Amino acid sequence: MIEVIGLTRRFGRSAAVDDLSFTVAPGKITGFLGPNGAGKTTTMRIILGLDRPTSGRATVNGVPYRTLARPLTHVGALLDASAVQGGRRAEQHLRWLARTNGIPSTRIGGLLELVGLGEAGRQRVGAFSLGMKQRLGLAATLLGDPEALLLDEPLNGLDPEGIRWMRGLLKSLAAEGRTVLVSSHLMHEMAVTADHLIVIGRGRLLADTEMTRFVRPGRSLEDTFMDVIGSAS
Ligand SMILES: Nc1ncnc2c1ncn2[C@@H]1O[C@H](COP(=O)(O)OP(=O)(O)OP(=O)(O)O)[C@@H](O)[C@H]1O
Repeated sequence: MIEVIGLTRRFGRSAAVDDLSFTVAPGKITGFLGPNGAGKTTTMRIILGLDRPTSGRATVNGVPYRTLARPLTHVGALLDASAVQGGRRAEQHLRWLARTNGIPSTRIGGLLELVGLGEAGRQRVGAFSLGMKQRLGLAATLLGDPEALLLDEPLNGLDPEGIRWMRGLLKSLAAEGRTVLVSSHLMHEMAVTADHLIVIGRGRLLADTEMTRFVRPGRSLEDTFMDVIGSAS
């Protein structure tokens, strides 16, 4: 379980995240929605101990991420799929990640197959398309067989087949009882993927609800999202 409690992150005089609280429950896909600059990435970075809050806190299974001894075995995170060393081969990248996190490398071949990169494992990551990097990033998140996944816009760069594949994979990971938090601007896709939604605007919580309760009768997720964002600004 991931908990964000009274989280605030200020940059100078403006608050990127403003007294935000929510819980991400296991066994379902939680969509993390908000317009550009709403504070989604900042929140995820703080959950992962990559940034410090001005006040408040975030915990994974009840403790701050920084205190986890082998974090990849608890949380798999994909924030920026392009942030990989282009000179490494895909397999080498995963091997290096496994070694530095005390994870056996036995899962690497299977994970490359799982994400559709079975044939590309020997290729250098620098030659990968964005969609291939997203697939590699997802393999990296699963290396430690974590209970929780945090994915920041993982659909960017994926083709229609890739988007459908990602949807199926996320659903099966949630069905295994994992906690899945995924941000995206693709409302049509979120409408058929997420079970629960956390919607933020200007760093503040606008909705924390089941998908079926959020979407207004006769309106699409996109329509409802625009209504909620519009009435908050
Ligand atoms: N290091 C930083 N220094 C100053 N301002 C920052 C920094 N990081 C983020 N911000 C600001 O915080 C706000 C929230 O940004 P954040 O990237 O968290 O939003 P987001 O919801 O992920 O947006 P997007 O959907 O565009 O990716 C923005 O106004 C952004 O400019």
